[in-house]
Amino acid sequence: MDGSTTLPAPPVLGELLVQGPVALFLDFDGTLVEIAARPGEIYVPDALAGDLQTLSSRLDGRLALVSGRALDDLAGHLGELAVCRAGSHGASRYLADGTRLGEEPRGLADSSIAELKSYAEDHGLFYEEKAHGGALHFRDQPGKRDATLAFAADFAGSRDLCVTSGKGVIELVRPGATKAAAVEAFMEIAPFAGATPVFIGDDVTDEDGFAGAIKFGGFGIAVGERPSERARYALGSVAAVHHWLEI
Ligand SMILES: O=P(O)(O)OC[C@H]1O[C@H](O[C@H]2O[C@H](CO)[C@@H](O)[C@H](O)[C@H]2O)[C@H](O)[C@@H](O)[C@@H]1O
Repeated sequence: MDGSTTLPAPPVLGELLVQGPVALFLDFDGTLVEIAARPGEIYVPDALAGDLQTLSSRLDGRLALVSGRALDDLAGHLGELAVCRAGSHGASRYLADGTRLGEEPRGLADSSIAELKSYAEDHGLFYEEKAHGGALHFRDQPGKRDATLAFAADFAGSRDLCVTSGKGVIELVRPGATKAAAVEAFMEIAPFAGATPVFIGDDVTDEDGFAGAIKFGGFGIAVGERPSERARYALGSVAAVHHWLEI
């Protein structure tokens, strides 16, 4: 496994665009905004939404946000952007004009939500309720990772759910909710089809996004210190991502 810190910096965006059309897939937390103690505590620069809108126009619409967050949560931070987007780890997808791309995944049963909330409460975790899953946050108690993972695996097994893990979080998601599937769905249609996909992300689930980009002839850019299995390039920080995106 390569450490992302040993990976080279990507060629500048302007140079890539001279070679041909590029499709950008951007993760949100840890890539466009810094990680915070709690999901609701992130700092979103005032200019970010407008900058993403402008970047999407520069790419003739070939920009998609691909986040683990639910899309309504993302909209709460960025407003209603007219850019392509996929939330809930890629499961819920929309085109820039608001048209849904594919089926909307099912939400969790009320009884499942109640059980997850109660587990979080009993174990001092923060529970993030999401439209199509649930997240058990242990950022302030890293020692609880393994027990939370074991609980989630057991919980998922009997409920048509899968488990993903990320920075300080274990999540329950619907089967097939991957960032690779989101990249694939966008790359099969205009204006993405035929462009070189570039996926930028910092976390474990972004490895799927990198795989999706590779499948369509593109590559991944890992952000931060986490060693990446699949990225071709790396950028050291959120600030470096903004600089690379020229926003
Ligand atoms: O795919 P992303 O857009 O990066 O979303 C991944 C998860 O991001 C959020 O959690 C992470 O960021 C929080 C705020 O910085 C941090 O407190 C938490 O520890 C991180 O795991 C979000 O809350 C999750 O729903 C996303 O799946």
